[in-house]
Amino acid sequence: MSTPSVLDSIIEGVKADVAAREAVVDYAAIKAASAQAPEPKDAMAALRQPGIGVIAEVKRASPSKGELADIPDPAELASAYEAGGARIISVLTEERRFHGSLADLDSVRAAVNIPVLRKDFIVGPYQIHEARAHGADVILLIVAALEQNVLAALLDRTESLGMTALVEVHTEEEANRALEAGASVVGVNARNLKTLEVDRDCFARIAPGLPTKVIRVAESGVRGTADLLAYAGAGADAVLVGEGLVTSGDPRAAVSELVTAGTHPSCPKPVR
Ligand SMILES: O=C(O)c1ccccc1NCC(=O)[C@H](O)[C@H](O)COP(=O)(O)O
Repeated sequence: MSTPSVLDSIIEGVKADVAAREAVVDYAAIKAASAQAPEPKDAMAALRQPGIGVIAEVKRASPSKGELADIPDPAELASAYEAGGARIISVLTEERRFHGSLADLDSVRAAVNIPVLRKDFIVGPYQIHEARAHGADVILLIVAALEQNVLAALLDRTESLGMTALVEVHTEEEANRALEAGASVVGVNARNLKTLEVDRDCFARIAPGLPTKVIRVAESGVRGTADLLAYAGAGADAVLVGEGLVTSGDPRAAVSELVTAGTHPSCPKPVR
């Protein structure tokens, strides 16, 4: 038997955690709670604004780096990101490997007025209703973690709740699957979730094959403006940044520097 990949072992833990939460709040109850949540914010509109958008991530730890930053108050961090000009706040809610939580999502939701992404390893509709019930406007769907029929069903469920799905890919084949499922926003993750290797050229290989109407997000590996500009040159509408911001020491200034570079007239623009 082959050794499970990092992604496989994360998913195994996530499934156990979802089952434990569902034993406390069942599917009917979480569905009812999601229907009571305030209307989702329009993430597509946020991503369509001119310039390269910054999706700023609340990321405490990661499988590749371990503990990244002490974040005593995720609301304060998210407010700093918003003040720096972030378009969307991403909140990692996976507990075992990223040390995130739904409590982090709640704090961030209460603190900012821009759309919030629940970044987790979604395996079923329960987590989508849970995300909505906790105020998320966007969720992540990872193609490598989902069978095609499940991916398509989860995308439909997300949109039926008025939310946006960021559909994450790492290969051309996964990009084709994302499009076949009907993705409007595709995130190309430079990080291979099975090996944890980061390959920033991945975006430039995949993005040109996406239809122009699809919003393209470059995920992972942005450590400064040079990386943002390289992704912009390859056609990114937005970049998703975690480690570079939480380890910066001044998250507001770090976001603002990226936003300034991404909205400067000299910054390459996506071809539409
Ligand atoms: O960050 C990891 O080590 C990781 C490992 C396995 C699955 C997912 C992982 N990260 C999630 C992300 O994709 C990133 O948090 C996100 O794209 C930001 O990346 P970075 O700016 O490089 O922190």
